[in-house]
Amino acid sequence: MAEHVARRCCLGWDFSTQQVKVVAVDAELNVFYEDSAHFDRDLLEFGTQGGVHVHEEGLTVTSPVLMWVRALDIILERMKASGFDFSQVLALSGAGQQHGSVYWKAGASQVLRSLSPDLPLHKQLQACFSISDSPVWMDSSTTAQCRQLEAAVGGAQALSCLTGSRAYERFTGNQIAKIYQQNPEAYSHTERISLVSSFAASLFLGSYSPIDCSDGSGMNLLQIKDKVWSRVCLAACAPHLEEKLGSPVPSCSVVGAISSYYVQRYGFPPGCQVVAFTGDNPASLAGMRLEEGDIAVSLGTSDTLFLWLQEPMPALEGHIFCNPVGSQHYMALLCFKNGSLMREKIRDESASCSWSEFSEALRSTEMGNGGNLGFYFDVMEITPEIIGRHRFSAENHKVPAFPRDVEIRALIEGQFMAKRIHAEGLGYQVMPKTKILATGGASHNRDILQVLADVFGAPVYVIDTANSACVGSAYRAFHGLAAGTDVPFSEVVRLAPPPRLAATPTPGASQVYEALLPRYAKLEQRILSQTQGPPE
Ligand SMILES: O=C(CO)[C@@H](O)[C@H](O)CF
Repeated sequence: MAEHVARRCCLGWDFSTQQVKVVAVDAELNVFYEDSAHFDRDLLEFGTQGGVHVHEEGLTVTSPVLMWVRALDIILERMKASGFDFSQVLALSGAGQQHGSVYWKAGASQVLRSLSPDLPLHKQLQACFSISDSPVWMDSSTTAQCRQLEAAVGGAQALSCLTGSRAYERFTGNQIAKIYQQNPEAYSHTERISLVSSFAASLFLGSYSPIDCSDGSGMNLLQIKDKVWSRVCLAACAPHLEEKLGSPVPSCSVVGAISSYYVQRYGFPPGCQVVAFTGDNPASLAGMRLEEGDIAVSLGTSDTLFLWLQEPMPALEGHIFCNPVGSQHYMALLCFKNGSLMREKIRDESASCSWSEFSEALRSTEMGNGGNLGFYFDVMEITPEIIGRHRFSAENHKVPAFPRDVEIRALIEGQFMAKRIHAEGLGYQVMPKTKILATGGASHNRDILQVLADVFGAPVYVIDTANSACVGSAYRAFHGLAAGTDVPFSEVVRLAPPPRLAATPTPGASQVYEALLPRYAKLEQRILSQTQGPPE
């Protein structure tokens, strides 16, 4: 790393599943420093794989909380050894993997408040956690607790309307309920429960940081409209929970100044502000600088949609969170499991394993594919819960196969029509100013992006999101510095490098897909009704 010239900056942290990462961003929003501590590689003593421990029964998944603490020590020591000028840090914020939880033992707040600058954090916090292996988002061991919670509030849809999601095994309320039921002594010795994000903020604050509303929306506990804990949900999960969680705060809140521990040990300025940490996905939305009406499409192993919503319509699929940068708005996540692995399978079967042949097929077939529609789910799809391949002719007759080129277009048009239909089902609306931000492996294929632009009737931009959660956290730190001045987040980040335009809608695209989309939705419902029992 080149010699660092002192420059005023903000730090953005990401306590993710596999590593802790930091970026330093200067006032012109240039990233000039980054570092990371990779759990499997740099913290071998914890014996994780992919940053986690999958327990024997295959459902419980945890990460050692002291591994996260140790990773922070490593990065800060490396930054110090590299000559990083901490005195220039105006503010910091960060992100954490969503839904994970940390259980602070009674008395830990006193230890946090009186950290000795002569020792690393992990040597001082060893006895501060009542649960040493924190449940993380990959855990799926709380199905019983999910059913109990939904029953307590009047069903899955009622819980979704209240908290933004139906009950999900990884969501924190259900995890807390499991700990209370299976380890009541540890629960009773817990004075504070943090999310991974607010745990990380607490390390910098030297006191317990509040949970922000955006990451708090991933707990099945927060009333997303009123932005307060749901007493019914709290009571259904565990006793005395509100006092252990503290009150939620708006995501743009400055939660305090950095602990003197960092001033004395590393040279941070005493006035360095700590802005509430949030979840990795909300932080990524900030990093991608999503604005009202925009949609981010991450085309990876699974495809994930980030939506900006004004009037959410909570459903039994997807997740609606409080928006991290627009306090009166919302964001939504929709996950489609059959993403790039499905695209690669069809490429191998119908384009001789060649992406250029795959692209040629898209270029040589017309928008709308002659009315042929396809559904391709080789693994059980999440959105919606369908499995198998289902093809239909223009007359809505099931057909066993399509010609190669038609198959390829049917796959891509089908994947993107599903995204638009389910996004609109959550309340999303394509607006005249809508931008689609594409990222992930398939975003390098311009012909795939052309279909995306045509189906949504909106321009597609590509962005590099390698550090989006970290960079979004640094952007949010700058926004926190403007706290109380009502400067909008979009104004704070206007200097950031713009995304690159990759595709604009083909003339006539909206007529083609306005006609196809309702057909696709009806056929999807037909498949669902044929493959599921009668509705509940
Ligand atoms: O569970 C998820 C979102 O609901 C994941 O994206 C985690 O946030 C990954 F850390």
